[in-house]
Amino acid sequence: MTPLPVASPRVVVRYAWQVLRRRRALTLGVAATTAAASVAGLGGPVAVGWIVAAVTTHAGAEALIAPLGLLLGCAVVGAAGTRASGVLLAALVLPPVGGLREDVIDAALRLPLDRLEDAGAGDLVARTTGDVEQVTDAATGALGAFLSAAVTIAVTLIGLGSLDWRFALAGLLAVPVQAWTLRWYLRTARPIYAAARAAEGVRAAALIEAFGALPVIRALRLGGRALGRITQSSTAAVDVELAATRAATRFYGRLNVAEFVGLGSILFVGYVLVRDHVVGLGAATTAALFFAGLFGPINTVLAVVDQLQQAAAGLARLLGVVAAPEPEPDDGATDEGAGAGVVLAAEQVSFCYPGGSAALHGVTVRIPAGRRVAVVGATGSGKSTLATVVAGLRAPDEGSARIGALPTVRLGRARRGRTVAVVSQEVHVFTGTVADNLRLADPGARREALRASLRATGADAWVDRLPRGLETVIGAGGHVLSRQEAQHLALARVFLLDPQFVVLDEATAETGSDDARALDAAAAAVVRGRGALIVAHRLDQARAADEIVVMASGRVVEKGDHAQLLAADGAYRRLWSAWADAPAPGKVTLTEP
Ligand SMILES: Nc1ncnc2c1ncn2[C@@H]1O[C@H](COP(=O)(O)OP(=O)(O)OP(=O)(O)O)[C@@H](O)[C@H]1O
Repeated sequence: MTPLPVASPRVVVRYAWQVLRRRRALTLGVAATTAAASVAGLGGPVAVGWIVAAVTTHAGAEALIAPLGLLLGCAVVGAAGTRASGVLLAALVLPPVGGLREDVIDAALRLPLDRLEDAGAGDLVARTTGDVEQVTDAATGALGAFLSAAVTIAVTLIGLGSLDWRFALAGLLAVPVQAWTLRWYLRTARPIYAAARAAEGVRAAALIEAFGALPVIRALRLGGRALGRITQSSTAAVDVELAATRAATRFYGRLNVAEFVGLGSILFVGYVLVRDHVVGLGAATTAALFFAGLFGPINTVLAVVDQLQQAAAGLARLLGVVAAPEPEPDDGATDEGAGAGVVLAAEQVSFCYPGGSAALHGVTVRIPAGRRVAVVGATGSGKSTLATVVAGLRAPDEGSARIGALPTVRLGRARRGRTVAVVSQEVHVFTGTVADNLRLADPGARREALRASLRATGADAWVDRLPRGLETVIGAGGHVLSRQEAQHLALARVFLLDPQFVVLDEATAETGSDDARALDAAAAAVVRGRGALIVAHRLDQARAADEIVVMASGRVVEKGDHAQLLAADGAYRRLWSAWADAPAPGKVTLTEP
């Protein structure tokens, strides 16, 4: 497994800077309101100092009016500032983070299939969920907390200095301990957090795989094995979490030492200054409260560094995906591959799945416009792999798959569908109406066009029987389509798309069944008038093709039409005999002859 790429720290900083710069007014608003709230927070110690001074000088009750007024004013400003900064911060940060998640998914959809398979779905899921959450949490929480704490620390140090410079100096004695603690923590925590995110990816992959293969796991009683893998990946993730918690606990423990050093020094300086009548008891009290009030902000700043570090790791992983896809050709700028006489071809294609399973060896197949080429072969001979390479969903390791001069893997998204459309075995029904599912091919298609594509492919026969026809909601939570109906709808969608070439790797219905007849008729309608590569899972699908390509163990072993190949008395004839002689031909699984 090769994880998806991770962006460099420079890219992360540049991205964050651009976000803040583009939304300058909001950034300034957040800074101003946070600063106001932080300064207001200092009112408390000052007021208490005044009260202590009033008590020690035996002043009258009227001496309490000023400190109480100060407390009230600071409370109002503090509350308003905190609220405003929270709202502004959310407005500043949430839209770009939401946009980033969309960009990541968009980029993932453009990644070649084998790149995604190699990384594993878990990696992508962990990035689009956990990492996005971490970046959002850090940006909304950590940024505000950091600003507020940083301003509070600066203002408090100025306040300490204005009481007496020796207070500020005493407070600064804590800094070396804090700096050392932070340095230790950053060094220790960085690899732990990277490992934690990676472990989460592995755990997500194990869960997704187990849920995806649930029917197989049940049928083969592989529950124990699947559970074992999940347990193993969970245990690894928990171990890393424990290591992170241990590091955090030691971090806060060491910070307590810094607090002791700083507060002890301030109390000692206060004692000396009061004894020598340099400052009053009120000022010494304010100084001690100022410093005690720094515990929270200092811890916050240090902890926020930790959170920002995690968010930066998450952001780097998100930006890594955004930057990963190969640049696509400008859809409008190239017309290579267009034109009537164009050929869709695989030339000397070899392809190996990640992990070393070689599926194609030097395969050459040419599909001129308007011709139907069928691929047949035993199960596992490489038919579906060839289909995905020809369609540009997988990049060949050697050789090329091209339409005209243009490699199909480089077809831009806007052109891909109308150039080489694919109907694969994994047909997905999207949640929405039947019309919505059809309009994925052509968002602006009018109702008549939808109906025409259903009629042409014969899918109107069952769509009209649905409770609300074209407007029936299907997919998750809606009307459940059978596998054949879903395939039928996919064929109608391709008909609406009207591509130059089609790659069909779909029919799984049994020969002779009504479903098979309906799907064959739909496929014939889709194929008519365009170039087609048809993966024939049943040999009767190949019979009418202009050319039949016979594959075995990832190689092309024969080519010709049905009559020629039967006459040649080779691999095709053996496959045909095995298939035709089977008591139920549609049910037979072709194996290597
Ligand atoms: N995603 C994958 N990862 C690793 N190996 C794969 C993958 N998909 C297919 N293979 C392997 O590649 C080889 C060719 O498989 P492919 O699915 O292309 O054959 P096929 O002729 O289409 O078979 P079928 O008729 O059963 O669909 C097989 O050995 C298969 O096990």
